[in-house]
Amino acid sequence: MSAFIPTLKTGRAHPHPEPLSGSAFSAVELMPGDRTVVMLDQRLLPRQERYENFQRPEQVADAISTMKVRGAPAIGISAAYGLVLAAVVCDGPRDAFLEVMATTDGMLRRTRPTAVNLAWALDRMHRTVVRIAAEAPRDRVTALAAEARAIHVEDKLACKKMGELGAASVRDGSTILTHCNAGALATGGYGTALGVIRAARDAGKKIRVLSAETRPLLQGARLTAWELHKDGIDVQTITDSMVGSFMARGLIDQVIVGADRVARNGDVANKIGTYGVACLAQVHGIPFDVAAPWSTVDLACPDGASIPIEERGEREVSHVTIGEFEVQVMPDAVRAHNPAFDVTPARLIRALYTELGTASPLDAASLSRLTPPPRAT
Ligand SMILES: CSC[C@H]1O[C@H](OP(=O)(O)O)[C@H](O)[C@@H]1O
Repeated sequence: MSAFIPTLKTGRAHPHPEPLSGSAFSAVELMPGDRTVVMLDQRLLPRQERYENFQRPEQVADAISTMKVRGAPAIGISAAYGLVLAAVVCDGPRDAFLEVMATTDGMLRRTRPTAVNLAWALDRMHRTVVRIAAEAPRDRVTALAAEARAIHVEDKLACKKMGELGAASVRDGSTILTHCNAGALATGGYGTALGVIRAARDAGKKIRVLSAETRPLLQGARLTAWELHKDGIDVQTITDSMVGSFMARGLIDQVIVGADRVARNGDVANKIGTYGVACLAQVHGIPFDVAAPWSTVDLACPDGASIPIEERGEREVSHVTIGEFEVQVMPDAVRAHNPAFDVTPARLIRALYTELGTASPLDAASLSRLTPPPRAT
């Protein structure tokens, strides 16, 4: 059976290198030959599963800005692949190469400000850029592709490790609420919050997931429900406004979410609405946990107030847009706000699951006890 599910509309299909199951699925790939990045356009899910092939870094930058690909680790991995594409078209000497890579780095770095994984991945790739700048063009591409793929594979392994750690906290028979999408679509594969859920299921625990729809872009309804349903995990979607009532009625046993940046004091930036869920969980005595790879921890950022919060366009709020389908839900004359993230203070978080271990309570001391991996390059 083809790994590619027919779409409602003919999209340029690229046979995905892995089966379309949620756990094995990844949202972005650098194809063999290092000249093509294949990306699933997540804006079209769940109605269309359409892949796009990119040969230029500008296309990758646009895909990150427009959220064809989204999720903190996934945009870091995509940016790393974008740098590889820049190297493919640059056959100049060392200085010209360094200039092209610096320009490309700046273009990719400006796409989205909140998820620290983007800057982390570009900083890591820059160390390879400097190391190989004087090598032959083909060798430069090979070295950068290897580094970018290492970032991708390491993230997927980190998701598996944090999934195992977090799964130990999941009680058999429980109902878990998650917000936005912190799954395979948001990472190198397997997912962070959804990695915990997958690992709990794989450990034989009977769980049900409630995915909060997550206005305005509906990552919870469109992406998390899609992923978990594909994996045969019991998932139902609720609106963001239902969370309090479900908690008050004892219908939620645990909350697990992803993160876009963890500050040194343990404050966490995540999709808008997360802070409200954490407050409600506190009121109702429900454990609120975060799963994120160490590449999301920013020890240079002292606290949540220092985390840049991305402001996106009003149209994402005033209209509901899925591919070519768009419906206006607000009067023309009324303005809309659209901060894409908010900050949950450390005091509302029970635990942070990372591939290096669990930080709890989530504070500077607990984070400092997790030993970061030796620098890769
Ligand atoms: C595994 S990180 C996922 C993280 O990123 C999402 O934001 P966006 O969809 O805007 O990229 C959301 O905050 C998720 O928790």
